[in-house]
Amino acid sequence: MPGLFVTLDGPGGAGKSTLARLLADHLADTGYPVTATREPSDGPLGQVARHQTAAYAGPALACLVAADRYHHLAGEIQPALQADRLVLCDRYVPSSYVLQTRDGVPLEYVRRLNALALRPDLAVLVTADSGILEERLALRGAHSRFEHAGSSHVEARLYDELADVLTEDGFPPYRLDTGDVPPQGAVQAVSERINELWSRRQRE
Ligand SMILES: Nc1ncnc2c1ncn2[C@@H]1O[C@H](COP(=O)(O)OP(=O)(O)O)[C@@H](O)[C@H]1O
Ligand SMILES: Cc1cn([C@H]2C[C@H](O)[C@@H](COP(=O)(O)OP(=O)(O)O)O2)c(=O)[nH]c1=O
Repeated sequence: MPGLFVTLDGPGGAGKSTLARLLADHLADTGYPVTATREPSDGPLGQVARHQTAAYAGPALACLVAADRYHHLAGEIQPALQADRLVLCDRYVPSSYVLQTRDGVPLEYVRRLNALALRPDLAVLVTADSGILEERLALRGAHSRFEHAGSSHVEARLYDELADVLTEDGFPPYRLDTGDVPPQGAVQAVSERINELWSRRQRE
C-alpha cells in the first residue's frame, strides 16, 4: 500500500485529539498531503458508535465499531493511501483492544473481529501518568461512559498490559508520554518519526 498510515490511540485525556489536530496542521503546512480522520468515523455507523455508548455495549458495540472501521477503511482510508496520501487517524484498532475488553468482550473475540483491518505504518500510543489524565479529564469533562473517575488508571494500565499482544498483531506502540511534553513538543516528536518513515517510503 502506498502513502503512510499513522494512528493515534491512548487513554482518555492523553491528548490524542489535540495532537491529531495540531499534527495535521503542522504536516499540511510543511507540504504533506494529509488526510486527517478519526474513529468512530463521521459516517452513519460511526455517529451511532460515538454518541450512543450508553445504549450499545459489549459485543454489540464491538461489532458496531468494527463494521464502521471496515467501512471507513474501504471508503476513505484505503483510497487516500492509494492516492499516496498521509492518513492520520485519531483512534484505531488498539482502542478496541482496550475499550472493548474493558466492556467485557473477550480479547480473542476483539482480535478476530479486527483481524482483517489494515495495519498502520506507525501506531502512536499517546499516554501520561494516570494522575495527570484524571486531572485533564476532570477539567475537560467526560465524552462517554468510558470516561469517569478512575477510568484513566484502568485504561492506561490496559494499554501497557496489551503492548505485547498489540506488537504481535501488527500494532507495535510508539509511546509518547504527554505528561511533561506540551502539545507542540508532542507534534515535534511524532513529525520527526513521520519524516523518517515518509522519506524511507519515497525511496522504496
Ligand atoms: N501535551 C499536553 N500537555 C498538557 N495538556 C494537554 C496536552 N495535550 C492535551 N492536553 C489537554 O488535555 C485535555 C485532553 O486532551 P484531548 O486532546 O481531548 O485528549 P484525548 O483526545 O486523548 O481524550 C484537553 O484539555 C487538552 O487541552
Ligand atoms: C475507536 C473506538 C471508539 N469506541 C467508542 C468509545 C468511545 O468513548 C467513543 C468515542 O470515542 P472518543 O475518542 O472517546 O470520543 P471523543 O473524541 O469525543 O473523546 O467510541 C469504542 O468503543 N471502540 C473503539 O475502538
